Amino acid sequence: MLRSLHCFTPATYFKPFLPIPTHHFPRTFSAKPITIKASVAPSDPNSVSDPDSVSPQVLISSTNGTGGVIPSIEVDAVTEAELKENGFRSTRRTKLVCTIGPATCGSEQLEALAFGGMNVARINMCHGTRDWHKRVIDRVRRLNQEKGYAVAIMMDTQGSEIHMSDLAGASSAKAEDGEVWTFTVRAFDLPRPERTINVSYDGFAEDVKVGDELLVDGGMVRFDVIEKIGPDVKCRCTDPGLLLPRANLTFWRDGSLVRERNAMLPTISSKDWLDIDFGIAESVDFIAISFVKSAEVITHLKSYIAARSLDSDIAVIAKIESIDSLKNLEAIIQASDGAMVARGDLGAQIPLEQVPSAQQKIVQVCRQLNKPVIVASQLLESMIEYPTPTRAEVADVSEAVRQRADALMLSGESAMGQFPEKALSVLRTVSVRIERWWREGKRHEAMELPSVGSAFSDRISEEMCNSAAKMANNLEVDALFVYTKTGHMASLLSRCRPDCPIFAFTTTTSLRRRLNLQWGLIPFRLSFTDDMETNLHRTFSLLKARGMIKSGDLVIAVSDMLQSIQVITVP
Ligand SMILES: Nc1ncnc2c1ncn2[C@@H]1O[C@H](COP(=O)(O)OP(=O)(O)OP(=O)(O)O)[C@@H](O)[C@H]1O
Ligand SMILES: CC(=O)C(=O)O
Ligand SMILES: [K+]
Ligand SMILES: [Mg+2]
Repeated sequence: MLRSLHCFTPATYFKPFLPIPTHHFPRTFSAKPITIKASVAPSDPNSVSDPDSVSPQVLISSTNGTGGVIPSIEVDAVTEAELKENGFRSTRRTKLVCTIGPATCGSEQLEALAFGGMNVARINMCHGTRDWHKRVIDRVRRLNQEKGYAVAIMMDTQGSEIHMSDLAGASSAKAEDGEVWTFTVRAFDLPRPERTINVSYDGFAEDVKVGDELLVDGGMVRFDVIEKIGPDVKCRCTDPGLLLPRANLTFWRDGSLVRERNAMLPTISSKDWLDIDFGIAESVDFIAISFVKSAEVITHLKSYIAARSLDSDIAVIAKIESIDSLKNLEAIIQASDGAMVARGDLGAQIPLEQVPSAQQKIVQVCRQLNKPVIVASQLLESMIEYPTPTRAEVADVSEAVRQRADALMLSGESAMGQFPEKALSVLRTVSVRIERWWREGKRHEAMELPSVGSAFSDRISEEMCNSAAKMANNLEVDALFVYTKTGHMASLLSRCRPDCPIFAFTTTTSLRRRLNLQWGLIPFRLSFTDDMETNLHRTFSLLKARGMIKSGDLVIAVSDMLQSIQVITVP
């Protein structure tokens, strides 16, 4: 019934010269030739019988023959429901990140977001107390355990750029046109004196000059600096608006961002290090680093994390939101486990009209270097107050989906807006619609996907994934299956952005959560062996028992233990 093709890799000949990274390939590489197995449906008249392969019937009986002890498989509840309802093809590929804040920190609200498709919950260390963050993390964890979700947690550091204080508990302060406000590093007694704002950076008064323009949150409110008196800087409001707690401050001189001593501030402040320790202790899944300037800080943080958390499962996301991060883009992304296009602060550091091309560039570089990328900030800003987005916002979300970013992020919309679930549902429906439009139009862009690994065995994995994805598109298969212990093969498949969803089977719950940030991956936890036949039998029967696949579905399976590609009809 089955036909097997054995191709021996030339790597066998090169073996003595090859440094094989054992972390990717626990098995001796040369011992295993690449195997491409094609097994066709039982009814295919051209199929030939192969005693080495297992017929569909045997697949089922072998699993049934385990004495009824069927090993479990874990997948998140939303994906399972979506798959059962709509089948393989219509699952959402773009992942969704929600910033959690006062509007969404309750257990019920978190569950509503998880149910609505939140893949990652982000907590922003600029806001809220340690206790508050801990409670949110605990609630998300409980939700995962009790209700079968796999929501990952991302901790986002404050960074040491200049920002305002927390307004002594007020939720906002209104600055009117022409009013004179004082920005100061001087401590004052509560209540906050009228029209006075504390600034986080000690060198503020020295660095600014009379005549500078002061921008709050990248221009939501603007002031002109009119006078300096010791630590106090008097500013006249020229563009009125709401000052929000801990809003970012930048100052501009002659049309350019002023980068004096403030440019020397460390990327990771002492508060950030404490927050990072907290994140490590809580085993968060991602730490996003604000205002990254160079690759060194990422490398340093990664070794800090590795030294403190033995299984070191925390991925480091570089936030691209400064001029320096754009200058060192490739090196920063190469050093990181992913990146965020943090358009809020980025738009305060470069002219707004340059933000869209910067976004496109960052998304492209991430895809080439095989790192997940999140597009963030103001995607649905008007939905903080209104139940429907503007047409322009929908177009912006569509563009990010069309660029095939891994994930989209809600900020204020979910943290403190009035319609968090509605905003999430807009991201979801727009993503699914644009993805379908893309598939139906067969708009496979010919993006050059350069090799990312240096070892020959890594290059084999890449070629295999590129080929498997291409085969999946050409054969119009229903799903790609990938069995991966490190997640690397899963992300290589995701990078190809194939037409069908990618079922990623992995052995640990933490890796399953982390894969949840990557485009098109449906992560499952499953214990599996190096024997692909057994893995496939077991997976088919488990998934069939749960109604997630059915007989006749066509699947391509790849694995990073045994470098193989198999084409199989589900028995
Ligand atoms: N934990 C929180 N507690 C209170 N308000 C929050 C919290 N998280 C977010 N918010 C509110 O939601 C807004 C948007 O959230 P977001 O995380 O984008 O903050 P931000 O300060 O604008 O971004 P960033 O610091 O990452 O550049 C914040 O300005 C704040 O008003
Ligand atoms: C998300 C974020 O940090 C920004 O947009 O600035
Ligand atoms: K932040
Ligand atoms: Mg920012």
